[in-house]
Amino acid sequence: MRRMAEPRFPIPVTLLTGFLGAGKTTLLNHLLQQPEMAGAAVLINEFGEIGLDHLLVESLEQEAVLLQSGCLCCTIRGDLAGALQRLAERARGGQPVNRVVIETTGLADPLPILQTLMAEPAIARLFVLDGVVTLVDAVVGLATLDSQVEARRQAAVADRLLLSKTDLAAPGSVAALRGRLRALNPAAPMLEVAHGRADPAALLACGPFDPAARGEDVARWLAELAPAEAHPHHDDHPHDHHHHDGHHGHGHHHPHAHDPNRHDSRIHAFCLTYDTPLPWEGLATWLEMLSATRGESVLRVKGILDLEGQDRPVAIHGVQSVWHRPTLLPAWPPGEKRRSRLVFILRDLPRAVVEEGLAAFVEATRTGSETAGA
Ligand SMILES: Nc1nc2c(ncn2[C@@H]2O[C@H](COP(=O)(O)OP(=O)(O)OP(=O)(O)O)[C@@H](O)[C@H]2O)c(=O)[nH]1
Repeated sequence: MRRMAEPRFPIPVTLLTGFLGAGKTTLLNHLLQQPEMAGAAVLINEFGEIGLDHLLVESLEQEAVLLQSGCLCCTIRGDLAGALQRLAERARGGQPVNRVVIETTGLADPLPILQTLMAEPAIARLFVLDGVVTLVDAVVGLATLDSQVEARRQAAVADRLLLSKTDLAAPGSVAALRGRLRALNPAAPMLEVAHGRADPAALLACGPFDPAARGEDVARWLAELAPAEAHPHHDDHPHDHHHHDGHHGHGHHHPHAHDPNRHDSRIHAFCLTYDTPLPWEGLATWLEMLSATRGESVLRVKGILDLEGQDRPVAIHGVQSVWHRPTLLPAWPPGEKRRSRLVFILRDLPRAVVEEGLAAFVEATRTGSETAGA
């Protein structure tokens, strides 16, 4: 009889972060195919009510666990602790859980997660933070670091800084981005990674996380999150944004009912679904127009599409003004209804503008549409 594997605690945890569309899922897909990642469990947190990443992550031995709570600043910590406890149970029951990878939403402030991992006694006994891996998009990363405090915090806490999409970026802009990242995080090694093809050896075992080595900012941010302490107001705190639903200056123990689809009140996420196949032409034309005219508002578009004349699902990715090449996925996931889903994360752009514009273009170009070309 085969003996059950002896669970080994603490289980190493890699925190994979980086702003919206930086390439986290792409990297994860590559890593999960490597032998070093055998027995890895994946926890995915997405912004907004409907996540697609768990469908986009391929080749998982075990199901990815989607943490549905949306806004990490508010509700994730309980969810994350619960999901980790269940993984520990799984390990005790004899299933291999050799490591955990947490993929955060691009809008996540990584600090509350680090705090949960390191400071909650029940979790810190069973898990050890193995490293923070932060992806930075070489095309839009510099602008994002300027405009989004979450992106700066993600870079500042990193043990490894990974530059994605250098194949698409102008060489001069990569040098400028490197300089900016170096100023935010003097210690972390910087690696260029094309299409997520990183060597696991360069990313794993880069802990234990030492806040002191991260410089003053990170140590202070963590101290601000410590339970039962007052949270001094600080200008560089993402949730002190004056548009955050009027809860100016709140810490992380806010009692308010929080709408997970709203981060600050200018950014919102929603998902459009279509049960009949969509015409590519109308959809693509309209999406391109949207980024051309409102690019600064389109933080992220992500879709799994059921297209007219196509048996397999098609994945599309828009990251700010950049559209990546659509990809054919191998098959519709078993148990998932065949239909199109498009997730939008927008700043200062109402849902109705997107929904109505899209409907008009889709209707006009649908196969058999009598109005097409009229
Ligand atoms: N050309 C190029 N495209 C890349 C590279 N890395 C990722 N991409 C593309 O960037 C798009 C977004 O990648 P994802 O892996 O979904 O990004 P993400 O960080 O998981 O996105 P969110 O979960 O929405 O934050 C996809 O179309 C990828 O194929 C790269 O190195 N080069």
